[in-house]
Amino acid sequence: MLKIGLCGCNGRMGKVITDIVSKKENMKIVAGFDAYTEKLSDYPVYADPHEFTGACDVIIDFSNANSLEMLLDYCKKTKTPVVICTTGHSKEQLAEMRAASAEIPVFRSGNMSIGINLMMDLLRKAASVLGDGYDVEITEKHHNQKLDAPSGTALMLADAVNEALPYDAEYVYDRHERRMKRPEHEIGIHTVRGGTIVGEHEVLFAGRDELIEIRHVALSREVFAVGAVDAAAFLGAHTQPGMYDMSDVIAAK
Ligand SMILES: NC(=O)C1=CN([C@@H]2O[C@H](COP(=O)(O)OP(=O)(O)OC[C@H]3O[C@@H](n4cnc5c(N)ncnc54)[C@H](OP(=O)(O)O)[C@@H]3O)[C@@H](O)[C@H]2O)C=CC1
Ligand SMILES: O=C(O)C1=N[C@H](C(=O)O)C[C@H](O)C1
Repeated sequence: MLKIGLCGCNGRMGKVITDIVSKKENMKIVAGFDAYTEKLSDYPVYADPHEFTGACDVIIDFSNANSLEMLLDYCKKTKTPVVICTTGHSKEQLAEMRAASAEIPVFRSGNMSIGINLMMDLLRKAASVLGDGYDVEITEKHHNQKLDAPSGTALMLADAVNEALPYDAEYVYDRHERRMKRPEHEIGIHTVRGGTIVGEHEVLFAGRDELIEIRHVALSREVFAVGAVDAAAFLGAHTQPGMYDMSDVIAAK
């Protein structure tokens, strides 16, 4: 039985994870951690994981970037592997994750869906074939409650394109103050927020007289939750310290 701790348990994603895990026989949520500590499910909820005196095999985190330090401190002290799905971390926080991965398994992905992870492969292929001469513009759309912009996924997609380009692109997030033609070797990243959009990402390669668009639309939060639960099961079986991502889970299937 995989014992899961769930950080951000009372949030939108926390509720979907709780629902999916409740239907599984081989895993169980033993504790929740959330800024809002009301007990909404059958497990106890703590503001700080250090208050939890039991043990979990893995923690899934869908909370807020502010929770990272507390979470990593607890995971390092208790040698608990962690699946970080939260987005909006600073460069310093990303470095803290890498440092922690010398001691514990740290899984991180800005998007847990299989579709986005396949899209990253397609983008690497497109960028390596198209190379120079095609302008790359990424547009992401999310619900009006989302705190961070651009989305973690948009940054992941930009990195996938950038890795395969023959040059190191500059990421440009906003053009409204610019009064110049579009320079080469940029990746434009654009954010839309509205209503209840679950998550849409589109990458445009715009060349001379030719457009290639690769688009992913999440129609429900389940696509992320299923991936996160798969990642938790993967870390339950891979206890070696290190950084992991969805490509490891897909390769192990
Ligand atoms: N990687 C992926 O595939 C996906 C990632 N995400 C990311 O997951 C995160 C959560 O998304 P979502 O569920 O929609 O957001 P919500 O705001 O609905 O949920 C976040 C929960 O975390 C709680 N929280 C806030 N601060 C802390 C803290 N310091 N410690 C513990 N809990 C805390 C919030 O409490 P309160 O409301 O009281 O502040 C809230 O209950 C976001 O960063 C989002 O971008 C979302 C979907 C998919
Ligand atoms: O906040 C969300 O909702 C989502 N966040 C992730 C991101 O920042 O990319 C993933 C998904 O698109 C939903």
